[in-house]
This record gives sequence, structure tokens and C-alpha cells, in this order.
Amino acid sequence: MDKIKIDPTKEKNVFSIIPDMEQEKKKIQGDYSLLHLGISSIVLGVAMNSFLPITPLVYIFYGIGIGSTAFHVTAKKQLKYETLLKHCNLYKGDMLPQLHEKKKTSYGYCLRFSLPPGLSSDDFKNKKKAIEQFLDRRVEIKYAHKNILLEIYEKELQRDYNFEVIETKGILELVIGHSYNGPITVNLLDGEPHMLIAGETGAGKSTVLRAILTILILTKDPNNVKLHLVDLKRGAELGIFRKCEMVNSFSKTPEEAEGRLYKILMEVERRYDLFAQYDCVDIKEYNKKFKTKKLYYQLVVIDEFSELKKEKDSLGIIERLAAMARACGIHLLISTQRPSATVINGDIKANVSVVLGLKTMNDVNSRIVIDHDGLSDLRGKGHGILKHKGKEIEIQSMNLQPYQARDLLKDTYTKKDDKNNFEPKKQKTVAGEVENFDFLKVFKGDKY
Ligand SMILES: Nc1ncnc2c1ncn2[C@@H]1O[C@H](COP(=O)(O)OP(=O)(O)OP(=O)(O)O)[C@@H](O)[C@H]1O
Repeated sequence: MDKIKIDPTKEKNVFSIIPDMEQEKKKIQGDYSLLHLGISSIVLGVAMNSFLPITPLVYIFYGIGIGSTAFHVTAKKQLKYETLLKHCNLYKGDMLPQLHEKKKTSYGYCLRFSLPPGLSSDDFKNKKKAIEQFLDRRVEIKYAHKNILLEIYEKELQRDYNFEVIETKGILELVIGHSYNGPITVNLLDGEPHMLIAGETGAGKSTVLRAILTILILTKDPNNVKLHLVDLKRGAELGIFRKCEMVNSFSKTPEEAEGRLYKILMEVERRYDLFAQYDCVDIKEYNKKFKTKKLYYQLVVIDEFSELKKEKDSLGIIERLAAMARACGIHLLISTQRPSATVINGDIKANVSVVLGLKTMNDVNSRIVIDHDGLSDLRGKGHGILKHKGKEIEIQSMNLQPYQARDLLKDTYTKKDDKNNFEPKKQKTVAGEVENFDFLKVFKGDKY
């Protein structure tokens, strides 16, 4: 590890400990004379303006003033990063990483560099501490598409957010947590229909899922949304929701889950037939046409969906649902603690585009989840990166413990719960919803 004792705010110190930086020092001094020229020109322009009528000369002074001040500021910024890279030995021969983009973000800045031949992303990552000392800021270094992303944090995200019920407008607009700019929501009816939550054990998947579902149940009309819960930890995590009116089915084992998924797939097919019959393109149009026989939206929630691979058809059905269910109002919210390439395969990735990446064990898993490193550096306990609509947002989920959720939900418990078995209340079928069809007979053996 490099030992550097400098005050990063004072360039003087930097140059005094790095002898080959003398030239940089001269350049910056040159830029300061530009700044002086800029300021004096503006002052002269203002002075002339108050004594003389506006003349072209005044404009020339203003022009020189503004131009040279701007040049000074840009050159100084550029030099700051060049100095940083040189100071941290991040160059090869006389080639520095090239700065391609500097973006203002909710947390500070993100710089995108390409690397010169011979310099690797690991070289960059090994210098994380040195860069942090130089900039006096927390940084994250990520590798994405052959570029290095250097995220500079001007602010820190709070570590603990108490749970609060946040109302959202959309029928399936989920509250994920807090970012630097306040609560963050994802509307599954607005372009990106399915969501994945991935992270190692203890990363906070169950807690964030609990908070999302509690808010959904407390704030949305159960006549518009129904939930299918699949909890392959034998019902231990999602069990607190099973008696809620909004919950349509609850599966605790891979076999039960497979049966339920077949049934949901049949419902997808039935809805497509309905749309074809009544000349509608999707659920929105259908519900507009048939106001008294509306189809409800369905959210299929699967906690630990990698467990489903024991039932050979289940992953295939999930892939199929992810690919075709959106137009008919059926959406997926799936979580896994095994973000391997076989679980989060190409089909899932292509169709489940909203991703909440929580802490992962290593960079390989991070790349599988969000396409670049970074998740292994998170703090855990609900600290995550949300990928949504082409953006990435650092979030902290709200802390909702099971006993708190149970307390909040008790008024929504409308179902009997005998010996832990879920007895779904006989649903009034909407527009002839599939209920008692022998789906297994029909689908077993079919290829999905
Ligand atoms: N947003 C949060 N704020 C504070 N503490 C949290 C938060 N999320 C999770 N935790 C704490 O972190 C621990 C692990 O959380 P949780 O059980 O949700 O993780 P998990 O990813 O579901 O783990 P597993 O896969 O082993 O079930 C718990 O003690 C929980 O209280």
C-alpha cells in the first residue's frame, strides 16, 4: 500500500513530494496568470462601461475576461486528474489513462477513463486508497466495457432508514429504498416489467422484499393487484403475508411453486386469447373496454428462485413468463442469493431489466448481476445499486423487521390460516379466470 502524506487540497504539497511534477506546477502557474488576465479584463471592462458609452472595446475586454477564466477553470480540472493519475503511478511509459467523460451524479461525479496498454483494471483498483487520500473523498472503482469508472462520492448515503409507508401513484409502482435524493420507486407498468434482487446471504434481500410488499399491500387496492408468493425457505420469509387479502397464492416448496407457475402461464395464454377475441393489444386497452370485468394485475414474487431448478420446468416457465407476460399484466419480482451465470442466464437478463444488486461475495458475481464490479464493496444490510432505465442509483433499503411488518399488516389479514397451510379464499373469477383447470395434465411433457 502506498504511504502518502499530503494535503490534497494544496497542490504545493503534491509538487514538493513528487519531483517530476515541476512541469505540472509551471503549467498550473501559467493557468493562474490566465485567471488573473481574465479577472483584470472583466474589471477593466466594467470600469470603462461606467465612464464611456458601450464601445466594442468593452466587449473585447469582457470576451477576453470570460474566455480566459473559463480556460483556466477547465485546464485546472484536467490537470487535477492528470496530477492524480501521475501521483498514483497510474500510467504506462508516457501514456496516461484517457478521460472520456465526466458526469455529475446524485452522489458526486463519475469519471470514465480508458486504459493505456499495459495498465490493468486491477492496477487501478489497487490504488483505491491512494486515490481516496489524494481526493479526500470516498471513491469506487468499477470496470465496465473496457473502461474504468471512477466514482467520486461528495456525499455519503445514510446507513439506516427507518421504515415508512410511502404512497406511490402507479398500480405496480414499488418503493425500493432511499437514494441521495429521497425515496426511489420502480414502476413495473412503465417500460421495464420485471425485477431481480440479487445478493449474497445477509445482503438484505428478505428485508427489502418485506418492505416492498408491505407498502404494496398497505397502499394498493386488492381488487386491482394480486400477489402470488413463492417462498422456498419453507414459508419462513414471506409467511407473514399469506393471510393478506391481496395474496392470491402462497407456495412453500418447489413442487407447489411449479404447479402455481404452470397455472400462471395458462392465465397468460388465456389473457392473450381474450385480447385477440376482443381486439385489444394489452391489459390496459382491455380494462378500458371492459370496465366492469377488469383483469387484475398480478405480481409473482419468488424468494430464492434458484431453488426452483430442482423442478426442471420451473426455470423455463419463469423465462417464458419474463418474455411474454408483461402485456397481460403479469409481472415478476424474483430474488436470489446465487447470482451465477446459470441462474441469471441470458434469457432472464434480457427480460428482467430492473436489477437491485446488493452485496455480492466477489467481483465475478457483481459482473453477472450488474455487468461490472462494485457490488462486493457494498456495506451489506440493504445497501445496493439499482439498475433501472439505463441508470444506476446507489440506494439503501428501509429497515423493516418481521414483527413490525406483522403489526402493520394485521388489519389486512382476511384469510384463515390453519396449521400453516394457506387456504386461498375462493377468488371470484374475473372474466372467467382459470381456477380449476387440470393444468398439469395439459402442460406436463410440453416443452417450455
Ligand atoms: N435496510 C436494512 N437496514 C438495516 N439492517 C438491515 C437492512 N436490511 C437487512 N438488514 C439486516 O441484515 C441482516 C440480513 O438481512 P436479510 O435477512 O434481509 O438478508 P438476506 O439477504 O435475505 O439473507 P439470507 O439470504 O441469508 O436470508 C438482518 O439482520 C437484517 O436485520
